[in-house]
Amino acid sequence: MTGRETEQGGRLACAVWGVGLGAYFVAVFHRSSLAVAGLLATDRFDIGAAQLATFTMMQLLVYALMQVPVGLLIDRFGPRAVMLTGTLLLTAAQAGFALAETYPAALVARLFVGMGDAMTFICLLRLVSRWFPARRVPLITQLTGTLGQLGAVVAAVPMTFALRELGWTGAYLTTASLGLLLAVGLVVVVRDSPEERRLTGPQLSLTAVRRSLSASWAHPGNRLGFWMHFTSQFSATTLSLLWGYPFLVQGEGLSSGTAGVLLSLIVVAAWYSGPLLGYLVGRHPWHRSTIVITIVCAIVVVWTAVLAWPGTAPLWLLVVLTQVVGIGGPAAVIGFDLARTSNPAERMASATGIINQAGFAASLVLVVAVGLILDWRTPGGSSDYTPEAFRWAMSAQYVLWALGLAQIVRYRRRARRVIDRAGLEAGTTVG
Ligand SMILES: N[C@@H](Cc1c[nH]cn1)C(=O)NCC(=O)O
Repeated sequence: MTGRETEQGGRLACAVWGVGLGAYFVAVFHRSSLAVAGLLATDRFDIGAAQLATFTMMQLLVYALMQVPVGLLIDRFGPRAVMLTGTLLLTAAQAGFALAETYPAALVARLFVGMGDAMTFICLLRLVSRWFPARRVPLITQLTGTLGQLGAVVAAVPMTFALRELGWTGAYLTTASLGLLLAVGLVVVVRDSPEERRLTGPQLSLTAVRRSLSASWAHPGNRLGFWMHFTSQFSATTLSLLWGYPFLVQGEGLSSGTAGVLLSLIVVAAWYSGPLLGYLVGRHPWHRSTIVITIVCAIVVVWTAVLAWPGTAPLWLLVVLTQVVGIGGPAAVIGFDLARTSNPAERMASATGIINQAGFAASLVLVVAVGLILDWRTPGGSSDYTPEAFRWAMSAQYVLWALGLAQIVRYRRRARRVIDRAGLEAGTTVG
């Protein structure tokens, strides 16, 4: 292979990124593919709303728990090997979900979907940081998140069509087979770095793992990234994966069609804000936390207006809500840039895993808290939740925002003390 082909940011870099992006797109597709199959799932497995929600909670839990182990595996075996394993696992898990006929079998399949999904995004970030010049990494990282999220949109419309035309087993088996194509692409095209097809790190001993994780956790840059990810994305994830639809229909009195459109607008916000934030972070890396604090404050202000509005909030305000909440997804991605500039290469993936678990752990806490508060504020164990019950339940977010913002302010001060501003702005700070 010539030097020109293997240079950072060249044609091969784009090909590696393209195949990795395909794998992430399919992972997001599988992650979201249950959203439109909820009614079919309740019939097929003879389950109620709580058991259906358990699928989502299980996926979030496994995804969050897997982040650190996956990061360590990437540092040890390289992103290509881990991504290939994740893609094959996702394919097998979706095939298992297609064939499952009982609720426990489906739950186990969903658990493995969460596991395969967890192995995709941080591998791709590791490839991006090796294949692209430092200055372009924030933008490419944001484009990765933005384009990958399209998988959620495709999971809505074509999946509804596939379920209608092919039935449960046919639709899930067909979409699972996409993974086989991607596995071939990963084997043939992806290399861990421009220099090496396979880049491995030192063997994983308990002492080495403990030392590496403690070093990452001790660095205030990683802690800042963790809290940035924690604080920015839980609102969007909770609305998109579970509570958005009931909140808009039962809490805000919208029709199901309008609620569906508003939920899609959350993804639209990520499309335009992701590249813009990537560009801003590339040009002003010193102000990464300021950008995130501003976005989180905007989310808090708009949610407060919606929750404080007498009666139901006007449609225009709910549209604004989808936009600020949607920008939270790309804002969380800024946290990964802290991992890039706060760790040596051999610790980068595990540090990214630590950061990536934050937003998903916060989302899981919120998903459960909203469910518990709704049940508490609704008499007689009914699921006819009132607007008042939703006001209480959605207010649980203030606890997470307060904690997250306080930690961002705290670690931003500490991180700024140890980060070399000139090196960061010149693009030379790594680790
Ligand atoms: N914040 C998200 C990704 C994102 C980008 N734009 C909107 N959302 C994130 O952390 N992603 C990890 C993943 O596995 O999707």
